[in-house]
Amino acid sequence: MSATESSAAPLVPADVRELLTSRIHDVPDYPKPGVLFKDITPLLADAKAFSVLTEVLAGLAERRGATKIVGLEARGFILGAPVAVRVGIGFVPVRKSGKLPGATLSQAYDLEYGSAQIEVHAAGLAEGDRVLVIDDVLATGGTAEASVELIRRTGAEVAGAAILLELGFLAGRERVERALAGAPLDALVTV
Ligand SMILES: O=P(O)(O)OC[C@H]1O[C@H](OP(=O)(O)OP(=O)(O)O)[C@H](O)[C@@H]1O
Ligand SMILES: Nc1ncnc2[nH]cnc12
Repeated sequence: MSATESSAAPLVPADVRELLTSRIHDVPDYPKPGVLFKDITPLLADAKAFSVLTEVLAGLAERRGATKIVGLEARGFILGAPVAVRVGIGFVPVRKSGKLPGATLSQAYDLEYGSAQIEVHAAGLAEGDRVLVIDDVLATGGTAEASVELIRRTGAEVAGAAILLELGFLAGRERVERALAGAPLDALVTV
C-alpha cells in the first residue's frame, strides 16, 4: 500500500510525519535563484528523527520483500545505508558518473537544476534481487526514474521506491510511477 492511500494504520503516523516535516528546512534560492531547497541536515542531526525515519523505511523494505537497498547519491546513501543494516540486507550505491571502480551500467537524466549521469556496478545487482530504491527528495522525478531503469537493466526487480519528501508541485510522481510499472512509490512526507 502506498503512503498516499488511506488506511486504518497509516504508513507514517501523524506525529512522525510532523516530526520529520519539522526537521526539513526550507532554503530559498539554493543552489540557484528560484529553487526552494529542502535541507534534510537538521533531520539527520536529530537522533530521534533520524532513528524514526530509519525505522519507517526499514518497515517499508520488509513490507516490499526487498533483498537489496539501492541508495541514490548522495543523500540517498545517508538514508539507505542504515535501513539496509537494520533489515539485514545489502546496500548498493547508485553513483554519479566516474565514481565506481568496476564495470558499470550508466543512465543519463535531467535534474530540477541541471543534468547528470548515474551508474551502478554491473555486478552489484542481478536477477533474483528485489530492490527498494531510497532517496531523500522527489522533485522532477528524473533521478528516481533513471535509477529504476538502470536497476532493471542489471536484471534485478524493482520492488518499490521510498522517498522521504515529495515535492508535489513539481509533479515528478507520474514519471516515476510509469517507470515503476506497478511497483509502489511511497513518499513519507509530501509538500
Ligand atoms: O527528482 P529530481 O528532480 O531528479 O531530484 C531529486 C534528486 O536531486 C537531489 O540530488 P542531487 O542530484 O542534488 O544530489 P546530492 O544528493 O548529491 O545533493 C536529491 O537528493 C534527489 O536525488
Ligand atoms: N528543491 C530541492 N530540495 C532539495 N533537494 C532537491 N533535489 C532536487 N530538487 C531539490
